[in-house]
Amino acid sequence: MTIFVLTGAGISAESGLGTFRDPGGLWRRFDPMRLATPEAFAREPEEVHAFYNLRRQGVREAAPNAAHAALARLEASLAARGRRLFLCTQNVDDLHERAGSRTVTHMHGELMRARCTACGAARDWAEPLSLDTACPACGRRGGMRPDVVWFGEMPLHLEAIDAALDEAALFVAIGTSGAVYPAAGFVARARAAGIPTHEINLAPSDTAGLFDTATYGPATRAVPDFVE
Ligand SMILES: CC(C)NC(=O)[C@H](Cc1c[nH]c2ccccc12)NC(=O)[C@H](CCCC/N=C(/NCCC(=O)O)S[C@H]1O[C@H](COP(=O)(O)OP(=O)(O)OC[C@H]2O[C@@H](n3cnc4c(N)ncnc43)[C@H](O)[C@@H]2O)[C@@H](O)[C@H]1O)NC(=O)OCc1ccccc1
Repeated sequence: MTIFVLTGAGISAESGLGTFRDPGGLWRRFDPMRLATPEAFAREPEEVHAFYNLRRQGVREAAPNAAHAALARLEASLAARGRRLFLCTQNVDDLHERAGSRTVTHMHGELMRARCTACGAARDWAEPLSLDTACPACGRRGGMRPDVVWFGEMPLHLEAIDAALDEAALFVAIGTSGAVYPAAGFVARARAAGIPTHEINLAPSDTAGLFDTATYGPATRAVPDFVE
């Protein structure tokens, strides 16, 4: 038996990492088409590096919160009973792992990793990136980019996500507005397969109407309550 949990920026909000679409959110202050697309990186690489270096610094200074910790506990308690938690996140931070989650599927990539656009090598990366950064694998400069999925790019691990959705006994979305696809389409897919769906969020999301049940409140309270 698998429980499928999808998380978004809302689960990391109380760790001090801003969300995207809330008042003061990242996409309210910065234009995603100028910073989070392959075209933007080709046009203004240093501007894109500055944006992601700032966010990488923010992630290093942040700490996991009670909602991340509760999901790590849920993973362990399900495993102890021969069951599985499939934790799929849209977040590029590493707070799930730092809270103790063993298996996290980052469908939009990871900010604490970098990839070379010349040779494709990808690795853990905590330092700032710039056009001068040389790829440790091929030595070429100027091709290193944050290992995240930009708008217009194919999300990661879609086959594993599809397979987990097929066998899920419950679908739970936590801290996501349901504004970005294909992630925003998962609840409709689960519903169509007759899988019970539950939303945990500060306020109803764009897809709230597709959930059977919901809990509204801050994740650090609502997620531990749900797990216990
Ligand atoms: C804007 C939107 C309309 N555009 C898209 O969806 C596009 C285009 C598109 C594709 N299909 C479509 C169909 C219809 C329309 C458009 C499309 N999608 C793509 O380009 C995707 C790639 C999208 C990925 C882009 N990269 C990100 N991030 C990484 C980089 C980076 O981080 O810089 S997206 C980024 O924004 C999204 C933000 O959403 P949320 O996480 O939900 O955050 P948000 O701020 O919106 O909401 C926060 C929520 O938390 C709540 N909250 C706040 N505080 C708390 C709190 N304390 N407690 C609890 N909840 C809280 C709030 O109430 C709120 O509801 C996340 O996915 C996040 O990863 N690629 C693709 O489609 O490839 C082809 C394809 C198609 C089909 C199948 C295969 C391939």
